Amino acid sequence: MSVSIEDLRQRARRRLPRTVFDYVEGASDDGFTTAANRRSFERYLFRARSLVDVSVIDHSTTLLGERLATPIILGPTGLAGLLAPRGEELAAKAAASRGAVFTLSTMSIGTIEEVAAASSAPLWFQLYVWKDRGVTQSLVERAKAAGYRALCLTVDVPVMGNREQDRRNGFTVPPRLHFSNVMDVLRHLGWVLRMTSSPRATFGNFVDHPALTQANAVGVARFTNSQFDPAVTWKDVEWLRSIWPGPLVLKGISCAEDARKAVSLGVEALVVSNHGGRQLDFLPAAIDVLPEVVDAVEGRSEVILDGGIRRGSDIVKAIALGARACMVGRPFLYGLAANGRAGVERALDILTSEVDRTLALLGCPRLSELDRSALRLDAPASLERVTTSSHLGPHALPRRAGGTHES
Ligand SMILES: Cc1cc2nc3c(=O)[nH]c(=O)nc-3n(C[C@H](O)[C@H](O)[C@H](O)COP(=O)(O)O)c2cc1C
Ligand SMILES: CCCCC(=O)C(=O)O
Repeated sequence: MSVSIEDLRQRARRRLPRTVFDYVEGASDDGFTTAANRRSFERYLFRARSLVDVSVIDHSTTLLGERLATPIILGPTGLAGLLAPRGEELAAKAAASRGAVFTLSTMSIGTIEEVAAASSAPLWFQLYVWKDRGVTQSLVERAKAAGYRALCLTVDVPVMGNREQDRRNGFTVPPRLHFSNVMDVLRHLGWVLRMTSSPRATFGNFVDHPALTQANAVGVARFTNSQFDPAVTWKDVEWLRSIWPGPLVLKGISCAEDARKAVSLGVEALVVSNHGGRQLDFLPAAIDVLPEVVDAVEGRSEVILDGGIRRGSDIVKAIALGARACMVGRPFLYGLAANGRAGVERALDILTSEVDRTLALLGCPRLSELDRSALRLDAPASLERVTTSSHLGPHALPRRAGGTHES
């Protein structure tokens, strides 16, 4: 039985062909930021209060004017439908069963309409702006027509990050068999058999796109770099404002200046994110950027933290630092690969029960009442916990004996 997100990760690793698992794990360049996203949570220790009645725990939150049963949002992840047939639909159904928001990526396998029809979860649509603004506008209109509640523009992919493992693996969409991965694919025949029931193995929203129909298979970076517009600016945010009637969310904010600019344009929510360390390497950990952004927006926009969450205690720390909710990427993908819809529900349940236990032990029964007084920001180095590298993943950095993370 999987009792932690790490357990789900191990199961996902066993069940997926190496090239697909590597795509999920994918970090850019040296993997510094991916590792920092995890490691930096260890710098924030708790200040617990005792003798508080914690018999009833409330982990609900409000976001974009809606009361949400959980502060956990399933973040946008391209190609989730390669982890399980109809993967996006399964994850969106799991989100609905737990009252969580599901964010559909532009680059999903399942289409905007299929996912909306499959799930009653609050749905957000994540947008990448295509050079062809006609394509972009039609994505926005389809999301509107299908009832998505918020438009989440990702702002940290002017070009694709350097995912070296995907390049070594020759990872393509659809995934192709070649000499170097034939043994690996044969060892994962269960996945191959399961995927035969998938309606497709390419980007569902663009099945008729010439670049996809003319080629056998496309490299992800090559395809996205040829279609995504590297010239997107704040002007496009204003344009999206004019064609999207609902709330607008910007995902990938990593400094106060951009946060203030977004607020001045009336953006309703910001996602402090470094894309799980898949884009610009050597951005700081998302949790370390969060206070800067929270302080800059001064409550004029809601702030969401994304990146490195593997424990409920990570969520509690982010909320204490001023986030309204947290997005998770890999944690729910591990669940999806491990056991489909039930695996995503397991990932959500693990994190939620960890949030509840943490709140009880912290002496703060209401998530919405957390503030920075729940944390010690001056954690002495002697209290540093030594984390196993498997917990941090393949990009764990060596620790310096006796030093703090900053030294
Ligand atoms: C396999 C994978 C695909 C992703 N695809 C997208 C995407 O299409 N659009 C997007 O805005 N972010 C995408 N992301 C980034 C996630 O939304 C999120 O920022 C990141 O996974 C958070 O870090 P975590 O995995 O540590 O939770 C992707 C992440 C992963 C792992
Ligand atoms: C599959 C297209 C890009 C998805 C993405 O943004 C990522 O892999 O991080």
